[in-house]
Amino acid sequence: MSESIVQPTEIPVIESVAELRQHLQRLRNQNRTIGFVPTMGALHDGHLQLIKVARKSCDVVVVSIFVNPLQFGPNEDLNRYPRTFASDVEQSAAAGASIVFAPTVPEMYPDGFETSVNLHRMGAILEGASRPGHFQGVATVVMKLFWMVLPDRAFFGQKDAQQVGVIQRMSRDMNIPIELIIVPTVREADGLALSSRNRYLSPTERQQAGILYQALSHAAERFQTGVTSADVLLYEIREIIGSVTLSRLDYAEIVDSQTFEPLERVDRPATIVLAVFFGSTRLIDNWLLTPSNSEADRA
Ligand SMILES: Nc1ncnc2c1ncn2[C@@H]1O[C@H](COP(=O)(O)OP(=O)(O)OP(=O)(O)O)[C@@H](O)[C@H]1O
Ligand SMILES: CC(C)(CO)[C@@H](O)C(=O)[O-]
Ligand code: BAL
Repeated sequence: MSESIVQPTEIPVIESVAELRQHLQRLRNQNRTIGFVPTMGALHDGHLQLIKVARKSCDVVVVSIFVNPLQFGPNEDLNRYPRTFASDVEQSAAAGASIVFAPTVPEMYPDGFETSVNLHRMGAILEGASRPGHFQGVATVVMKLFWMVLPDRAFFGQKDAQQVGVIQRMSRDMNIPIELIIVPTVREADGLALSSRNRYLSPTERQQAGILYQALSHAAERFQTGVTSADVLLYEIREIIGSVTLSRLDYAEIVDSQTFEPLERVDRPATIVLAVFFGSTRLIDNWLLTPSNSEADRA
């Protein structure tokens, strides 16, 4: 073979929990720090950014690829969720992953499996209200993956803001000794957050989908100029989202960044959370609002 052809970096792809544990224990015995990036595959630059960030602070980076049936509702896109396994492994390796863990469904949920992790309040609002059972599925699989990988650090994207809140709360409530690192949202040139589901959009829907970013960045600018009323900010967000013909707002809220409870006024660290349909494709996005100390003091 010609020397000029660059070979893709080969990394182990492990399917069984027992093999993963053995492999990682050897590395842990050599005092290597382990970073963990859980994904559902169909990797894009958002995922690759998580892997690159993980690689900077950890000796070993484990990427899991598992389309978790527990977090999909009965009418959701589990069956059509994009699957691009071979290219996922190649891209993970190129971004700095050391191991891909890709369990089968029976490996993850053997016959008789019946335990789940449930966040009673935070798991039931916003995304949890629109997707009943979703966060129970996410929390359960993340808890299982944490026990399988036993990482020092785990990396999640800010794009899924409520997922971050749920995993932070679960980790605190259950005393999980894993450092959680949250990586800022990676966006397309027009501001659309990268998501595996963007590929479902028709060309016109894709063109209009930049409206989420426009609405969020408009609200962030208004907040910077002193508007702290959630009603005012949300009214303007809804107007902007409604200005494109194909959008259908699922929800827009301004919530406390830790509890995800709705706020009337942005007087503490807050998150604007949005879910918008384009046809049957549901996109989510969010923006963090941080009041200056003086505003927080006045609250
Ligand atoms: N644009 C992005 N920027 C940063 N992180 C991201 C981005 N998109 C996804 N992630 C993160 O990658 C991890 C795996 O996410 P997942 O596999 O569900 O990808 P996704 O593109 O968000 O897919 P989906 O279409 O299901 O929302 C999560 O921690 C998620 O927050
Ligand atoms: C964290 C996760 C991998 C659990 O299935 C999933 O919810 C995701 O990809 O964000
Ligand atoms: N990115 C979160 C996974 C999901 O939408 O199911």
